[in-house]
Amino acid sequence: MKATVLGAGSWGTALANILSHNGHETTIWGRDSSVVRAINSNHVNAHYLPDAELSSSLVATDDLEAALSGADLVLLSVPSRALPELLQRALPHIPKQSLVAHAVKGFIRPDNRRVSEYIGTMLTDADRRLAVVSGPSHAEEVVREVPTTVVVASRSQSTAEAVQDAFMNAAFRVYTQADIVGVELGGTLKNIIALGVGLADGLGLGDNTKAALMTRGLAEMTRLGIALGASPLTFSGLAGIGDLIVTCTSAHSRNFRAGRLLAVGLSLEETLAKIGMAVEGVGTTFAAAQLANDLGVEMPITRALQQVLEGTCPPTEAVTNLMQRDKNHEMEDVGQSVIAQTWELM
Ligand SMILES: NC(=O)C1=CN([C@@H]2O[C@H](COP(=O)(O)OP(=O)(O)OC[C@H]3O[C@@H](n4cnc5c(N)ncnc54)[C@H](OP(=O)(O)O)[C@@H]3O)[C@@H](O)[C@H]2O)C=CC1
Ligand SMILES: O=C(CO)COP(=O)(O)O
Repeated sequence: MKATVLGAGSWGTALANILSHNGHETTIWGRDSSVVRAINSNHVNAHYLPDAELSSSLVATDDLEAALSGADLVLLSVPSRALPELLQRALPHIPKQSLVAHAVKGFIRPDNRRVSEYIGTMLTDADRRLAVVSGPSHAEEVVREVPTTVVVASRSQSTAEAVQDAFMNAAFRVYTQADIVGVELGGTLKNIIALGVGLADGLGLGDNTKAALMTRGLAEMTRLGIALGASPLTFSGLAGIGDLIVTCTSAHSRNFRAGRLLAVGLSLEETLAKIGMAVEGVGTTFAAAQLANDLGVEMPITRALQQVLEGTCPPTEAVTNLMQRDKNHEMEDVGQSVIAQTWELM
């Protein structure tokens, strides 16, 4: 297979490295010619993954048209805010029969569309060709061949399985899924909660608080997911709770680290500059809060975080506000009827 990865940041580099190691003729496109030169001559991406020696057969280029020529599989891996511009430039050169996958964990502003929804409006035959790669997978560990599991979702089973085959190896286990909406939303919404858990960590709150944020975070991720057409079961899989756990607990997570920096008093601007890489959770918090508002979905953690990011509520006050909300039933609508039945029987 001839594979082309668009985006030479942490994740694009790690995924291109897998494809190349798996024996596919792989090209990675990046806009920074110094990164391209370093990959070709030294097999290293010094800015994003300085400690990794990349496959010697991985070819890098800054020529988009040449990168896409004859590609069987095109993988888009840039931050969500960069996707519209890149796609605009890439589309005329994407071969008509190629499979198109993306590994982006964010919404496309200003309409807050899912990435596959956005790509689908422009790509011919999108239902057959389009796939999403998501799951608990930090690039820094993937390049070290730390055992990792991800999921590929597509409306087409054969496309999901073709992408699964392309990436699967002894250290990178790939599952398939049909719920493209749920897989995309799980990977996107967990970044909000990772920011929140990072904040809690930076404020010196305890493990109880972090577990509460993750669990109640998953509940509100699932609620929004259902409202947007996802299967609730997907949130108990790799793209849901799996990615939530890794992002909320790993020192590799840029979202978790950004939360910690905000808690110790850095401004949002200072925080983003210090991380120096994609922190998708920031834009996602605003996008999800807007979607929740439009759809009438309760997302208290997301709303609290939005206020912290806007600077309208200090983090400690946001925690107090969350704790002092009206009392509630844990399992909400569906759970309540089940529990009520049990209580009646007793
Ligand atoms: N890192 C990870 O472990 C994982 C990341 N993801 C997701 O992958 C996506 C990409 O993130 P990641 O690789 O980590 O981000 P990074 O910050 O590591 O890298 C971003 C890359 O995108 C490039 N880029 C930025 N703007 C543009 C543009 N307008 N046109 C072309 N290229 C551009 C950057 O180029 P330049 O250097 O020139 O600025 C850089 O190569 C995100 O949605 C992220 O959530 C998903 C799973 C794991
Ligand atoms: O999505 C990721 C791991 O699965 C990467 O998370 P961060 O963007 O927070 O580093």
